[in-house]
Amino acid sequence: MSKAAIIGGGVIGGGWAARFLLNGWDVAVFDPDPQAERKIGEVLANARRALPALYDRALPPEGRLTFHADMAEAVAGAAWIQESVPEVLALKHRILPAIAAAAWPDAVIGSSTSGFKPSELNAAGTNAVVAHPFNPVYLLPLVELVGDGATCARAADILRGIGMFPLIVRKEIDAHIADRLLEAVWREALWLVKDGIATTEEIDESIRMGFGIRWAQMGLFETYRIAGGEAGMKHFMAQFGPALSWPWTKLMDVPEFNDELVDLIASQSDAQSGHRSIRELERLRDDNVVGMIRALRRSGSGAGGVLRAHEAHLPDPGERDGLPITVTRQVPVTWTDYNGHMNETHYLEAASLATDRFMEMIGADADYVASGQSYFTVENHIRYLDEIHAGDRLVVTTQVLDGQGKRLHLFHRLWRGEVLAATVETLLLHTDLGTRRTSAPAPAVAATLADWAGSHADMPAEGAGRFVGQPRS
Ligand SMILES: NC(=O)C1=CN([C@@H]2O[C@H](COP(=O)(O)OP(=O)(O)OC[C@H]3O[C@@H](n4cnc5c(N)ncnc54)[C@H](O)[C@@H]3O)[C@@H](O)[C@H]2O)C=CC1
Ligand SMILES: C[N+](C)(C)CC(=O)CC(=O)[O-]
Repeated sequence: MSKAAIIGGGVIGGGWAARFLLNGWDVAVFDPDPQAERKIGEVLANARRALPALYDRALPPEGRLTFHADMAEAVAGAAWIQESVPEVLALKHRILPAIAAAAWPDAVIGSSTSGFKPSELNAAGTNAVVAHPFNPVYLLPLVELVGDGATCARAADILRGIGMFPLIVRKEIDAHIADRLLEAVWREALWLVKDGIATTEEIDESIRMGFGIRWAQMGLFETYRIAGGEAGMKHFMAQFGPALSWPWTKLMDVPEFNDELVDLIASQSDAQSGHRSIRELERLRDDNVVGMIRALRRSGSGAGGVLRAHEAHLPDPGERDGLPITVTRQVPVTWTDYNGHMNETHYLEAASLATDRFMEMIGADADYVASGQSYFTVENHIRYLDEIHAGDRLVVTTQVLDGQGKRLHLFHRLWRGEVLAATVETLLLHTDLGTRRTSAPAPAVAATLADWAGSHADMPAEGAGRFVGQPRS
């Protein structure tokens, strides 16, 4: 079991703690704030609700969370130490040497700093790298890595292992890459409010109703390339290049950051969102982010591609009762309905995922489908035997009832712990995707399927073959 130490467990440290824990790492926290344990507990509760909902497979069992009054104790034996104390250089200069003194020689020491360069952070001779994440750290994959090349390469491997996207910044610069972009938008927005052009709410609408949606899937340059029409980027630049010297931005001018501006922004923000607690807003944000990243996984765009790559490396779930486990996943809140349990459609969704996995196991995988052959489902029979709730760890096993010729007859059992919560009996027929007619499977697929069918032949399948309305014995 790997161990991470989190030094400073506020908004960002709490998010890091959740990211590591939910990916199976033990996490030790040092934070002098007496409220730290409660605050991290609340962040963790939101993360437990959100992160597993991203995946179609279960994450590893959660690691162990401990709190320590002594920083050296928290750091001892950790492979990753993440400094997330407030953005005050003098404080980071005090903390980083103390971390280095207690750390394993091979440990990665990352700093969450939003803006300090490694040369500034390490002025006292430490060897931390910038590992700048984005809030919520447990959901957003980006981490900007800046600093020593070899350490950044090791750090990148670890970050990929916990489902993140390391972006190595070639050359250190204040505020790295993304915060420079965010700062530009933030400055412009402050001017617009201060000058009475727009309220905080109107600015948020201008982002979320338009370019905010675009940016999650293509970023700035690819989006503008398309905006150039068939002539692409050159045409876009020719058309909008002159605007760069028009008064379209006030970027280098900073509005005076006085009490009047702070009160103006804060009161508008209260009017806009003050009726909801921060934790409530976090949950709303998390549900939306999960939905958006899941939407991106189909094309593999942006964060959706990171999700797919991470999921492919999650440990194989093995078997149960001599049958292969074809799905393990935690039930997301979005699968539940007004009755407070998993809605009927998702029983079929789980079985459909199990069928897809079983097809891969017999060689009817993405390449096989791309070659023009597949299986089509022609019948499903679901028996709902028990309730399943949000957060339950669902395990699906798959038994082959018949695998001869064109037929693939499967019996999926949906387990909630030791309780059999449902069975889904599925009949599929092998199909030629060119003619859209049934056809014989390729010999290799037929042979693998025959092996599975043979090994399942003598196993009981209680409930298989039932029909709607049949009296229960
Ligand atoms: N809030 C944000 O949106 C982001 C912040 N960051 C960076 O993350 C770092 C932390 O920021 P936040 O989490 O927002 O701040 P925060 O104020 O929420 O949390 C800081 C935590 O550090 C603790 N702390 C203070 N002194 C300490 C010490 N001597 N030893 C251990 N813990 C100590 C505090 O008790 C607090 O819990 C900063 O460098 C910030 O620039 C990075 C990405 C986004
Ligand atoms: C405002 N901020 C500079 C602290 C923002 C970040 O560092 C990243 C983020 O999550 O927006």
